[in-house]
Amino acid sequence: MKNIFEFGDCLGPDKIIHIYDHDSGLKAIVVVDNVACGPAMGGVRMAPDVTTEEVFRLARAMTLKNAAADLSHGGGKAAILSNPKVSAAKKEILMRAFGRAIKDITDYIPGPDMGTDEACMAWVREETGRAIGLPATIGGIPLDEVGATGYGLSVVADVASNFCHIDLIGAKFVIQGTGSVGLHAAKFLTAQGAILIGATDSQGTLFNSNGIDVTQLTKLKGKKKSVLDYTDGDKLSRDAIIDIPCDIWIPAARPDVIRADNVHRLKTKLVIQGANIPFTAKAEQICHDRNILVIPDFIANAGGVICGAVEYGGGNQEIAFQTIEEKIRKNITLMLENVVQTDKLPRQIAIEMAEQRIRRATAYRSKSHGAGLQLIA
Ligand SMILES: NC(=O)c1ccc[n+]([C@@H]2O[C@H](COP(=O)([O-])OP(=O)(O)OC[C@H]3O[C@@H](n4cnc5c(N)ncnc54)[C@H](O)[C@@H]3O)[C@@H](O)[C@H]2O)c1
Repeated sequence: MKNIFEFGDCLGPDKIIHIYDHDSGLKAIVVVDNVACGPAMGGVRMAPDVTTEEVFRLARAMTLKNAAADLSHGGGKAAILSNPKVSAAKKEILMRAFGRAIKDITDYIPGPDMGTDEACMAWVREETGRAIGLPATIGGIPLDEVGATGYGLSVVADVASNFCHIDLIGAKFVIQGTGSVGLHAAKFLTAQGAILIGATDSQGTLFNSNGIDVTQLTKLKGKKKSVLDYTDGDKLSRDAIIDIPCDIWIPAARPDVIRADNVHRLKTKLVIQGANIPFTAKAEQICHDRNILVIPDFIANAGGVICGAVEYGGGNQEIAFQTIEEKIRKNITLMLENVVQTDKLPRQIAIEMAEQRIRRATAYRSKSHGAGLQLIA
C-alpha cells in the first residue's frame, strides 16, 4: 500500500481515517481534505473496492469544487467498503455504524454518492446530527429529483454559448448518459430552445437530427427502458455519440470517455462536463488547441453540491435554484473572461480561482491548523 503521507501537499489532506467495527462489519475510509473555507462537504460512496487513494482524489475534487463555487465548505469524501446491493436492513446497520463512528469528526458533513441515497443520509443524520441530501419530509431537497446538477449545466450553456457564438435557440446538443444529470440537463436546455439530437445509455445511442422529445425519453427511462426503445430515430452503437456533429456535447456518464485516441472524432463547439473527469488531461488540451471550449467538471457540475449547501443552511428548493444560477453564472463568466485574456486552459484557470479562494480563507486560520498560507502562497 502507498504510504498515505505521500498524498500530502500544501492543500491537505487534513485527516485520513480508517474505520473498522467488528459488530456491524463496517469498514470505511474518511478523508477530510481541506477545511480552510469551512467544514468539509462530500458524499459517502458505497462500493467494495474503493481505495484510500481514490477517496483522497475524490475529496480533493470536492475541495476545488466547493471553493470554486464560493461555498463556506471545504472538501471531503468517504467510502464504505461494501457491496451497495446489500439488503436494506444490512445497509441501515452499516450506515448507522458509520454515523456513530464519524459523530465526532465534526468537520465532515456527509452526503449521498454512488451506492447511498437519501434514506442512508436520514440514518446517518440521526446518529450524527448532520448530513445533506435528506428526504424532503425531514427538510431535505432531493437534488436528483429536482435536477440541481442538470439545471447548473443549463446555466453554463447559457453563459458559455455567448463565448463560442452559439445561439441557444435552435442549438443542437447531445447527451452521453441519460440518468439524473443528463435528462435534467436536456429538460432545462430544451426549455431554453435548444434541440436534443442524440442520447446514449449503457445500451447504445439514439440519433434523430430533427429532435428527440425529452419528456417522452424521460418517461421511457423512468420505466427502466433503454434509449434504443424510443421509436423515432436511428439506433447506433454506444460510442457513436462521439461522432454526432452538434453545437454542444454533454458527457454525463463515466470517467475518461474522451481520450487522446478518440478526441479527434468530436465535431462540436462546446463541451459541458456533467460527469466527473469525463476527459483525460490530454484530450482537454487537444480540444483547446482545436478551439473547442471545454467547461471543466468541477465548475460545470457544481449544482448538486450548491443545492446541498443551501439545504444544510436551512434553505428551500427555490433558494437552491437561485443560488445555483447566481454562483455558476458568476463563476463561468469570470473563468471565461480569464481564458480569453490568457489563452490558458479553462481547467487551469478554474483551479487557480479555487486555490485563490482557499488561500484567502487560509489567511484567517491559525498557523496551528495545518495547511498554512505560507505553503501555498
Ligand atoms: N447526480 C448528481 O447530482 C451529480 C453531481 C455531480 C457529478 N455527477 C456525475 O455525473 C455523472 C452521471 O451521474 P448521474 O447521477 O446522472 O448517474 P446515473 O446513474 O443516474 O446515470 C448514468 C447514465 O449513464 C449511462 N451510462 C453508463 N455507462 C455508460 C457508458 N459507458 N456510455 C454511455 N452511457 C453510459 C447509464 O445508462 C445512465 O443513463 C457521474 O459521473 C456522476 O459522478 C453527478
